[in-house]
Amino acid sequence: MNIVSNTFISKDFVGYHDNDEKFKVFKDVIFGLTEESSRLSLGDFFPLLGSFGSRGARARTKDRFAKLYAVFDGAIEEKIRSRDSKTDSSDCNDVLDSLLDLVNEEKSELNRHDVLHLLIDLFIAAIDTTSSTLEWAMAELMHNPTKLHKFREELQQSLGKNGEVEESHVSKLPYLNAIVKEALRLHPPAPMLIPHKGNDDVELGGFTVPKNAQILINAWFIGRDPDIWANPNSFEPERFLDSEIDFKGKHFELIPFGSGRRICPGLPLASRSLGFMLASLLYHFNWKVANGMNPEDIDMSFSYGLTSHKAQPLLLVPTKV
Ligand code: HEM
Repeated sequence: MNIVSNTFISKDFVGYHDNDEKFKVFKDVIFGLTEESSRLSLGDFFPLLGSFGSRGARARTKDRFAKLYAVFDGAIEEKIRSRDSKTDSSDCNDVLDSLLDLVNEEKSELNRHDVLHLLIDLFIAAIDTTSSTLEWAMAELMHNPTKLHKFREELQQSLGKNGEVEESHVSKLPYLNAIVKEALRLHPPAPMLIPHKGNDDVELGGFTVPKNAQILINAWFIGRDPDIWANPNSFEPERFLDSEIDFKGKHFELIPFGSGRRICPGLPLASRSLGFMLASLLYHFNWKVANGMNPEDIDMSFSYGLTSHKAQPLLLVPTKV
């Protein structure tokens, strides 16, 4: 969460201690919204049923959004004051700075209210997806000790014993990149992408998709289609080592970020930060499954919904290497 909050507003949003009151509110809001959005709602898939959603869920979501608005509005206010007090603007270089630069342009069509909403949209789109993928990648590695061992070997060979993981290492670690792809193939956090609709009637594979029909693309199934993938349900990062297939929207067999004009704009940040976090977690720490559980007994079931998560959170205990 802090990687994203620092990219956007140069601030840590969460601390390492659960009892830190300032961070607790924020954590509760984000994880509450995540939990609510991951519940299956018929309205997400059948728009006509949209108004039958639970009133309790709507009230909780409204309350959480109000808290989120307050946090981000405060951050914008603080940023504007700090920019006003600076004569040199060269150290203003996060996403919020760029957005405020746009607001300040002559005849700008963007205002502070738009920036607030844009920041919140970006934040919600970024946090849940990235953290869920990281959790799945860690779960798959713990569940498959031979793959974990292979990854550790790659890290050791590339960084030595007393190194430090840096962002620039990520692109030079082929097995790590294969792990990220494999985690996203098996566990795309938005299994049906985001609902689309066409502007016109379209002929597709012998079917007519009528104008304005809601279109859901099952990226989850595409990633497990036995006609495309050998052993589709197994975690085998090796399948990507000698393969051109990437998730950048050109290979339709792997589209966890979507494709085309509405492809996820956070793809570069997500792929870099996932690689960096996984490498850091496994280079600097050894991990054990909590409560003395064996790695093979980790519950790998998932929740259904517009976004998908591990049904049971992954509980691991780190020790410093
Ligand atoms: C593992 C991480 C991520 C995954 C798997 C993911 C996946 C997706 C998917 C599937 C879509 C919809 C694409 C479509 O329906 O065609 C989407 C949209 C979007 N994502 Fe991501 N995302 C991730 C991380 C991020 C991050 C880090 C950010 C922000 C920095 C972000 C911002 C957005 C935004 C703003 C949209 C809406 C784009 C639009 O409507 O045109 N995402 N993402």
